[in-house]
Parts: sequence; C-alpha cells; structure tokens
Amino acid sequence: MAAGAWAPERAERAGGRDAGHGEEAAVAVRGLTKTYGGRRVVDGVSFTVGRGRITGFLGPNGAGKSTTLRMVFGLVRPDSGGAEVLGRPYRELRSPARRVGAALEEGAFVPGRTGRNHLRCAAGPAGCGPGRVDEVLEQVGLADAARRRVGGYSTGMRQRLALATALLGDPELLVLDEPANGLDPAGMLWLRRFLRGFAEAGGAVLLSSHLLGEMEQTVDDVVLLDRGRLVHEGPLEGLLHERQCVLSARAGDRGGPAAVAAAVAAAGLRTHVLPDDRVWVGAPEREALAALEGHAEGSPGPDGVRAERCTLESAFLKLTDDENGGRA
Ligand SMILES: Nc1ncnc2c1ncn2[C@@H]1O[C@H](COP(=O)(O)OP(=O)(O)OP(=O)(O)O)[C@@H](O)[C@H]1O
Repeated sequence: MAAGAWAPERAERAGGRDAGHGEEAAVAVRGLTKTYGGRRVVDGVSFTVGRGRITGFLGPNGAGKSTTLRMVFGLVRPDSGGAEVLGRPYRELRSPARRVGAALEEGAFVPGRTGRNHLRCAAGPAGCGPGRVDEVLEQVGLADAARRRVGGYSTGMRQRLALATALLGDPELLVLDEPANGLDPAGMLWLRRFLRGFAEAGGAVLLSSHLLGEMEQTVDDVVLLDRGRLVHEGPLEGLLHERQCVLSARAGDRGGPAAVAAAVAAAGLRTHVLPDDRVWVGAPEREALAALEGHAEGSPGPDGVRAERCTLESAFLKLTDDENGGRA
C-alpha cells in the first residue's frame, strides 16, 4: 500500500476489524512527517495498530521506524501529521504508564541491582504497588532469578526483565523493539506464546524487529516502512498470499537469476530478482516452473530450479527493493 493521505474510513475499518467491537485502534498514525537536515526521514506515514492483534513494525535500517515511534510517543515533534494512542495524543493520556508499556531501547539496567530491585524502582513511576513486581516476575519466568544481580543475567534474562518492566502498569498496549534479540529458540517460543496470550486477552502489541523468520511466526499484521515511506500495511496473509513464489537456481547452473527471471517473464509472469539472487514470481510455484518448461532455446529450463512459497523475508526484500526496479 502506498503512503498516502490519512483516510479515516480505513482507520475505522481497521479499528472495527481489529478490535471486533468498533473500538478505536490502539494506535492511529496519520500523515506523520519528519525532516532532518533537509532529508525527509519519515514521509507522510499513516497506519493503525489494532487491539487484540500483534503488529510487526518492519523496515530496513534507517527506514524511519524509531523516528516514527518517537513521534507517536511525543518524544520528537513531527513537522506535520499526528498520532493517537488509545484514542488520544500520547501526551494527553491520563496515567500513560498504566496504559502503555514500552521497551524501546536496550534495557538500561544498573548491574549491581537485583531483578526484583530493578522492578521495585520502576514500579513507582509505572503507578503500581510493589505487589505487582512479583506478578510480572512470575509472568516472564524470572521469579527464580529475582534475587540475582542483573549484571549476571544472560541476554535472554535481560530481555525478560525489560518485558517485565513494560508490563508493570498492566498496559493495554505493548511496544517492543527487538524483544527476541539474543533469545534462544525456547525463549523465542516462550515470547511468541506470551505475546499471543497478551493479544488474545485484548491487548495490542506493536513489535519492531529485523528477525523476519521470527516475525513471520508471531505477527498478525505488518506495517512496512522503507526510506521513510509506508510500503505495506495489512494482515500478514495478504503479504504472503498464494499467488507468488520464489525461485532459486542452483549455483553454477546456466543463466543465473537474471536469465531465470527473463525466461519466466517471457511467459507473461511478473518477476523480480531479489537482492539475495533469488527470483520472486507473481504466480504460484507450479505456474512459475511451468513457465520454465516451455523455455526458448538457450534459456534456462526448470532443471535445477527450486520453487518455494514466498516468506516474509522474500516479501520484505521485494518490497524494499522495488524502487530499484530489481535486476530482472
Ligand atoms: N536526531 C536525528 N538527527 C538527524 N538524523 C536523524 C535523527 N534521528 C534519526 N535520523 C536519521 O533518520 C533516518 C531514520 O532513522 P531511524 O532511527 O528512525 O530508522 P530505523 O528504521 O529505526 O532504523 P534501525 O532499524 O537501524 O533502527 C536515519 O537516516 C537516521 O540517521
């Protein structure tokens, strides 16, 4: 979806779809724009984050994700546009720490403090009593490590502590930046299940990450930025629909990706050579391989070409490479 003007009817639809009760979206961003040093680093970005859903906020390095989040949460003033969090501009929310839990930067912990003491210190500003500390320790699976110093925590334990800190106020909206970084496979599975439970209980999750394989297994909706612009907003299934696939040619095979793409394109199918040298095709696997069957003399045939479904990573590479027109 191209970046465009704020469309209230879309927000209503998204809110209705996501919330299921016609409630407002958890986050509604409209036309946010920010220029630094004469360069538009965020350019007319609009999207919504639904309640009861997990939304992946994706984009290459420097796409403008952090700047957008800073504007949403009132830390940076937009040049134009605005955002509402739980129905109001963030700065106008009453008791924001009880409604929004965020872990945006790598957790800043005092190494000599225990996990429990870190949370006790954070509990006051989050507007909750010390009783909540043990609850969140339990929720994130850190109860047994509560008396240990944070300096001795593993990366995964620090991630859990950052999440526990965000949960202190029992928020309706969780905003997490790279929460899966450094988690082992069991930790990732645990996080995925935790976030799903949070969303199923009606909460909204906005999740920023470069771990696309993990995001594919976690999110319901995707908001994708590239060079300051919104390039996709919608359910994950819409991005990974069946009428597309990815072809990879065995290394050393005749032709290489550009020739494979040209042969498929000659059959009238849309193609795009991805930066990882695989070929995106706007057709299901069977059709893409069939297009190679009838190849002209000198063009690559289907032998040695593998067709796979399109993953979030392939879709991401295609969408964020579109401006270059690919190399097909
Ligand atoms: N305070 C600032 N002054 C000048 N330029 C900035 C400032 N903040 C961000 N930028 C620039 O804006 C662009 C977008 O940065 P931003 O941090 O929002 O991207 P991002 O999508 O969060 O990237 P990453 O995935 O690497 O964290 C970058 O080119 C960055 O250098």
